[in-house]
Amino acid sequence: MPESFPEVEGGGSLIVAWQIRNKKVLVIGGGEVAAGRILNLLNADAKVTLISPREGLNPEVAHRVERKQVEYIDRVFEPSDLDDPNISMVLTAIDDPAASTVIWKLCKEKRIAANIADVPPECDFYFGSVHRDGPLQIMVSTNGNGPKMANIVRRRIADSLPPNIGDAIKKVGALRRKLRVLAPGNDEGPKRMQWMSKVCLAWSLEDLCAMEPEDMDALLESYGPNEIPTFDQVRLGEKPGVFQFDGSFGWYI
Ligand SMILES: C[C@@]1(CC(=O)O)C2=NC(=C\c3[nH]c(c(CCC(=O)O)c3CC(=O)O)Cc3[nH]c(c(CC(=O)O)c3CCC(=O)O)/C=C3\N/C(=C\2)[C@@H](CCC(=O)O)[C@]3(C)CC(=O)O)/[C@H]1CCC(=O)O
Ligand SMILES: NC(=O)c1ccc[n+]([C@@H]2O[C@H](COP(=O)([O-])OP(=O)(O)OC[C@H]3O[C@@H](n4cnc5c(N)ncnc54)[C@H](O)[C@@H]3O)[C@@H](O)[C@H]2O)c1
Repeated sequence: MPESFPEVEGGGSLIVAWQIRNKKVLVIGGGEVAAGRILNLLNADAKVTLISPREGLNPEVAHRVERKQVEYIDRVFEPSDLDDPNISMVLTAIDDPAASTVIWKLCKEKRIAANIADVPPECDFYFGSVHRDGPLQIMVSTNGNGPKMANIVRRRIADSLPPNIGDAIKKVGALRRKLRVLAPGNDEGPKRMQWMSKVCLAWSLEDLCAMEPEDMDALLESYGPNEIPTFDQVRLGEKPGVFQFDGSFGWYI
């Protein structure tokens, strides 16, 4: 049998989860669009510097400035704003297309990744519509075809998710960190990954959400023998695969 591999379907975007934590991002313009971008950046722990005249600030952006959630420069953009070599990303959200294009060209000269809101040819990356539930983030992109459609699809996806999915993922994260302490070696990698996948498949979201640190410790005892007990077995201190006498002899009289 010849092996079959996925067909390439060009024309998409490379969707990645950019680790912008503690990195400097310049936001130029402080209107409604900037408000959304700034929230996304702060949610990703970026260090945001905002350049925008105070009189044009949207109330949400003014609130971020007041609370010192962003570093603030009260004036229009100047080319020297791009001199800092630590700038990882530039976002513009200004109502001045000519100024936007100047900023885009300067960013390209300096090889800084940039998004010029509403000008797709002047974007190294697009934004998307994002659903967030704790550690879970889902981004929908229509690749420039229909931003409003991205919003509609994102809401539809979010409505279809179990309400506790974010909590379940948080618990799985805690379990994985404990597992890495218990079995740290690189040579353990394949066994670790296989065991974690099996736990995620075997346990319901409700089980995962209900998992407390002591349950995790009990569950991890099954890692050595490479077994997956049920949630009830973990809670009752039972071993998987071992017959536990329940007093019924398996039938009722
Ligand atoms: C997803 C979202 C994220 C965000 O901005 O954070 C986002 N736009 C959002 C909303 C939105 N934007 C527009 C409308 C009016 C209705 C409509 O046109 O549909 C609405 C709806 C609204 O306001 O409700 C107008 C618009 N936007 C762009 C153009 C230019 C063009 O198409 O040429 C025009 C037309 C201007 C004109 O016609 O004159 C361009 C881009 N907008 C993108 C992202 C990138 C592609 C994303 C994708 O295709 O998936 C891209 C390419 C570049 C970028 O900006 O990154 C956010 C929704 C977040 C949410 O609600 O969840
Ligand atoms: N992609 C999207 O999601 C989307 C959606 C709607 C609008 N837009 C576009 O994004 C842009 C911004 O929209 P908005 O609603 O936030 O506009 P806005 O008018 O509310 O805000 C513009 C901001 O830019 C500031 N500004 C203008 N020139 C500046 C300069 N040279 N330097 C620094 N700051 C400057 C203004 O003071 C103001 O704070 C517009 O071009 C709009 O068409 C994009």
